[in-house]
Amino acid sequence: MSSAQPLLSVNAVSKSFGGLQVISDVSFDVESGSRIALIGPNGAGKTTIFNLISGVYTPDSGSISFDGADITAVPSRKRIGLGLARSFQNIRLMPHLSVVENIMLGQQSHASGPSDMALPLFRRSRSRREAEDLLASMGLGTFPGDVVATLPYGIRKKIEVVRALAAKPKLLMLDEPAAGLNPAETASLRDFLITISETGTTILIVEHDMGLVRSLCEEAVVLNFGSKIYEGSTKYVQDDPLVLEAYLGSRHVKDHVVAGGADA
Ligand SMILES: Nc1ncnc2c1ncn2[C@@H]1O[C@H](COP(=O)(O)OP(=O)(O)OP(=O)(O)O)[C@@H](O)[C@H]1O
Repeated sequence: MSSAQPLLSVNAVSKSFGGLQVISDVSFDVESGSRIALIGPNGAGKTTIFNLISGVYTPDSGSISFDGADITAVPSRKRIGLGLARSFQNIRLMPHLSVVENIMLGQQSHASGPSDMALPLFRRSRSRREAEDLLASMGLGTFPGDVVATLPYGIRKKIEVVRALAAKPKLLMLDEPAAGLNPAETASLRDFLITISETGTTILIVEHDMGLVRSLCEEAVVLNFGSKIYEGSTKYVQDDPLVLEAYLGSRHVKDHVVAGGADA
């Protein structure tokens, strides 16, 4: 990939379900090394865009390029191998497994085929070591043996992010990672994500907490009713008339956009 090329390009993508147009002609780029927020009122189409980028859905029209290649027709599983990882809106860790075992599952999602999945013993111990090293490097080294279900929610959210990182992604997509966190946990998650970004991982985040969005991301793309209504600095997003209008009537205008949200 040439350095001038964005890491991810969403090009004039549209998607409808049962005749209902959910995404209309949306385009945006994500530059390598950046931290970009995808925001908008409830039902604006943010998760659908994530599903299109990660390959859960195929666009009706338009295309998606990643790392210099057109991935529009690439199956979801292969996109992980190309360097595109995602964590979900609701935690999908295996609660009965240990932290390190959950991270090892993230490593396996990066595996290229069946022979990688059936790990022989020596590879399993190497995977375990790598998972423990990754946890330690992210400041979670004291938790590897703990069963996930016993850990505080804020820690589990970080483990969910680390599990996505185990696939060694170029682009990390996070869907509402701060949902359910208190302000202190949100601030800690933000610092955690900045550390990850500083190691070179590009971050695309769907998030309602504007305090977190402003303090984490330089730029935002705003959707409303499936169309892009703003693309630019997070500094000015709350002053944009179209953005204000989009949030009008939603509780988020009061809680987050106009009031500016609780700064994390
Ligand atoms: N598989 C589907 N079938 C039918 N409609 C869908 C499907 N997926 C999403 N939609 C509709 O598309 C619209 C956008 O949904 P989406 O979940 O992408 O919004 P969102 O911006 O992520 O919302 P939220 O902030 O509430 O998570 C909604 O009206 C939703 O009902």
